[in-house]
Amino acid sequence: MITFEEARKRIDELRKEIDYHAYRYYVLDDPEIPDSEYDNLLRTLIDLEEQYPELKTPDSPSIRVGLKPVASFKEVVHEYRLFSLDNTYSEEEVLQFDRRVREELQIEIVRYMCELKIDGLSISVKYDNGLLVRGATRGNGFVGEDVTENIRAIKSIPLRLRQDLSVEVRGEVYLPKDVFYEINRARSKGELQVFANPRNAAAGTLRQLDPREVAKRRLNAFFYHVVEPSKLQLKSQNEQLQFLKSIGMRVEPNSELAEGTDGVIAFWKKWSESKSSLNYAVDGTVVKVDDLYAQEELGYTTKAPRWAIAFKFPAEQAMTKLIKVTFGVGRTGTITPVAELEPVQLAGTTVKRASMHNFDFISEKDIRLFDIVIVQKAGEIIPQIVRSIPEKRTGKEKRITPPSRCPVCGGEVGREKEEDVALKCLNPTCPAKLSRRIQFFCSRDAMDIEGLGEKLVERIVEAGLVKNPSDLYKLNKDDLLSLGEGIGEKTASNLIEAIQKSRSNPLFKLITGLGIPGVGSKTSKDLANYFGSLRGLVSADEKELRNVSGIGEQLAKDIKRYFSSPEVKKEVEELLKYVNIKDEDSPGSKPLKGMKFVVTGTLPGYSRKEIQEKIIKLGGEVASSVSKNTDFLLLGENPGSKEQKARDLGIKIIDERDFEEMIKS
Ligand SMILES: NC(=O)c1ccc[n+]([C@@H]2O[C@H](COP(=O)([O-])OP(=O)(O)OC[C@H]3O[C@@H](n4cnc5c(N)ncnc54)[C@H](O)[C@@H]3O)[C@@H](O)[C@H]2O)c1
Ligand SMILES: [Zn+2]
Repeated sequence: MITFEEARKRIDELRKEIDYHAYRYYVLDDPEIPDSEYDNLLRTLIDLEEQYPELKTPDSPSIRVGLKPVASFKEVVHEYRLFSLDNTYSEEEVLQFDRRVREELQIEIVRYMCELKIDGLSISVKYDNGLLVRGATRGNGFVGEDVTENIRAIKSIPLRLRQDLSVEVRGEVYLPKDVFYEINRARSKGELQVFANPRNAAAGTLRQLDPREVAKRRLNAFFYHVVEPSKLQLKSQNEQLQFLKSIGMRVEPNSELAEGTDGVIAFWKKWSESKSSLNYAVDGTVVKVDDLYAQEELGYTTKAPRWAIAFKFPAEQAMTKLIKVTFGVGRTGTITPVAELEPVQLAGTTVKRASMHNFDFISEKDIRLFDIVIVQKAGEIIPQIVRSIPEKRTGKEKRITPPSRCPVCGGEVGREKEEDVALKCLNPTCPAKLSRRIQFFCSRDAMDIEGLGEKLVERIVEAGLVKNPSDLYKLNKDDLLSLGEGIGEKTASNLIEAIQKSRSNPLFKLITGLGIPGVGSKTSKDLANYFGSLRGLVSADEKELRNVSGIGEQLAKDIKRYFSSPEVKKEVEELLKYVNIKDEDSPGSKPLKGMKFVVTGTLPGYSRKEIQEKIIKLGGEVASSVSKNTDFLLLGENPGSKEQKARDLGIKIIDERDFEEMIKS
């Protein structure tokens, strides 16, 4: 046992550490450590607080559910609180839980509903007379965020129930695994930070301010709880699930009833082995006392129900040796440490490399070369180093120092801003950066130059043919032919044609292509819409930038800083010589300025993407759902429910022909 003073100190440290990670997890959706590590910290704190109850305080993270997120949405005060779940990784504690339940209820054997624990985020959805009226996040359990518009963008959540009931239901929003992989692939290409696991991706998506983005991300949901079930004569958790199905809510199909703990443990074992067959991440099972009267009798702690426990799956971790650290260089010059490992089996695959995040992580965790380390596959994705095991050191380990020179160009290395975590190659002409930048410029979301793939761009850059994106427009056929192997007459002329074609792309694609840090294609669209010209954007001050929807103080600063660099200014002028962007400033070219459109059904003349780009190019805006702010509903064949909604709200409905007329005049 440790002394009171030691305990006080340790508790204090633990709370600080836990608060920090809770903030990263609940507010930023960007955790630094795996859940199992967090659970460990919390468990240590709870144990200490139990030993020294006088050190327990009401603000301890041990008795708090979640955190209230930053207010980007309207607040919702939950009429019925949303709870967390006590969790465990051990069979022994499940048996203990069962013992407590049996004692409390004075019965021999308890019937449990075993459900899979979906690794998403809780939501509460309210229906009034069968109509969806509100969707909210859990937040801290008392106050959440109003995410109704985003909930409506999730196609499997019915806007109208199969019965005209007034009811509040609860469940979990999640991102399907395949979508998650896709998003992370795209993000790592665009050098955005990848999501640590599907839960973070789902949370980040649901708390997007733009429902269109939500619709694109294909979120989905399962429901498992009805508020005030007794009003609906429901007597068990099982009946609740059946009821949810009957009113049209999606219910996870693998739940099972178990009499006593044998079945509970068997269910957990079965799914800890076969969970990877599901297209959603599950991090454990939830064991619930089935009988609702019994639930009521058992009641709640300050934080969680006494009638349920989350029985989590063991984290997928393995131990191995760190044999080498290599450094990668990205588009903006960020240098990332990568761990090369002695190959180890982990969750059915062989792992040889793992992410070490950044250099701060390495020094904070004191990870050394040749250390024995723990690797983890969080959410079944990119393996990450969790920590090292200092007890296993032999004395041959070496501290890992960040490179003082860029591993590719040998240029100087440093931090751009003092508070930056990322270490960057500061050489503006670094070929690694250059290749990534040009690759990005040519990519689908940016200038979309067909045929200019990553490998080819690297060859062009290595041959010294291109030093800036604008140089692409100066290339001629002979330049390309000079690359030799694999580039014939035909390929060369196709490439030149594709490059030339990109000159008349819409403005937002050019803005995306610049690769301004923090500015993806969505923000580029907003910027293009607002400024209407590249020159306008370049000369905008911070205040004006902040007027653009979705641009906050920090991003405005970053954009301003980006454009104040002399090299960037020069490159912009150079680009403007070649690109022939029609939407440069003349007012006549923006006939749809300020108009808000919603598109429904199939249009004969445009794909969904084409029509969106067209509307945006002409100054209009596109939303995914009809609201009273919509100006026009553009109606195609086989429209959905949006048509009725638009009629109800008295919104002007036009077809493709009307639209063509509008943009002609
Ligand atoms: N990595 C980090 O830094 C970090 C930081 C904070 C929290 N966390 C993690 O967050 C979790 C704690 O957060 P929490 O309080 O939201 O608890 P939780 O997510 O572990 O469990 C409660 C939640 O489970 C969900 N759930 C999924 N399926 C369910 C089902 N079938 N029935 C009932 N509920 C179901 C509900 O949303 C419920 O709110 C822990 O797992 C912890 O590891 C991690
Ligand atoms: Zn470099």
